[in-house]
Amino acid sequence: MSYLKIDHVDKRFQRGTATTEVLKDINLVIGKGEYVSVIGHSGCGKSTLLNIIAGLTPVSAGAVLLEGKEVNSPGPERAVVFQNHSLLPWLTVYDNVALAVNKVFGRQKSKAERHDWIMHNLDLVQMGHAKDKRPAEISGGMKQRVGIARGLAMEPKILLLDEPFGALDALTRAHLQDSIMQIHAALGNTMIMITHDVDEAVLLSDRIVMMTNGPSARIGEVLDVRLERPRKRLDLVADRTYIAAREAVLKFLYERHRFVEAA
Ligand SMILES: Nc1ncnc2c1ncn2[C@@H]1O[C@H](COP(=O)(O)OP(=O)(O)OP(=O)(O)O)[C@@H](O)[C@H]1O
Repeated sequence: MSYLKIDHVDKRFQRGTATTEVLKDINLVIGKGEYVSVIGHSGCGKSTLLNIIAGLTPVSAGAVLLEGKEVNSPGPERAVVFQNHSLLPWLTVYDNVALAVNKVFGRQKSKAERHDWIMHNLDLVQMGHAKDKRPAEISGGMKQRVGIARGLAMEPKILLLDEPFGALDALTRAHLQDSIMQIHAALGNTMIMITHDVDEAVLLSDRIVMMTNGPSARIGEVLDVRLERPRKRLDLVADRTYIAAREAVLKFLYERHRFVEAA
């Protein structure tokens, strides 16, 4: 089932007279409701790929199609959650989410409906209690929760997550991973997540897209994670399918496509 299609995408960046080819012939079809992770060594082009899907970066060749329509600009149907939350510091938690909701639903929903929708999404990430706080008054994990609420509140067809838990400590990260699994189960959104964390990729994903090293990075392999849902991290520790999936990703990254630091 083709919901999102990445079709023969190349991406080159031009700096003066020098051209760097970052992505080469990326092809991927993602189904509605799928949770897909993209993993690969630093600098291979993961964020570039996500930005292309978001419509923030134009392709050099090929196309991205969502439900058959070409993507070439940002839109609320493809919400992005960044690693560094990107909340506006002078606005409260509530107003940060309201900004997105008013932009997307300003004409369709009444003021009362918009209020209910903002609170619904804050409650979904367990942040309703902190609605009047400003970003500086809440923890990193809480800021990420608000960023996720803001993304979800736009009712996107696809939620794009760019290392959403990368800056968090291990325990906070685990809590947020559990939350995102619950949200995915409840809402059935299509999610595409960049991560450097092999365990995170296996725990959350239906498929893991493994990228080769750049320049001219490609999709090296795509792994199906055949673990039943709901998934519980403690149960998975000794699960054979989990262990095999983890090993396959580790082998790809550290044997077949080892990262060689530039001298
Ligand atoms: N706007 C740009 N202009 C020129 N080069 C760029 C631009 N954006 C990214 N690049 C280059 O493209 C390559 C891929 O960058 P990208 O951020 O997509 O990698 P990544 O896999 O997400 O890295 P990381 O895991 O470290 O976040 C890098 O070499 C980077 O320098």
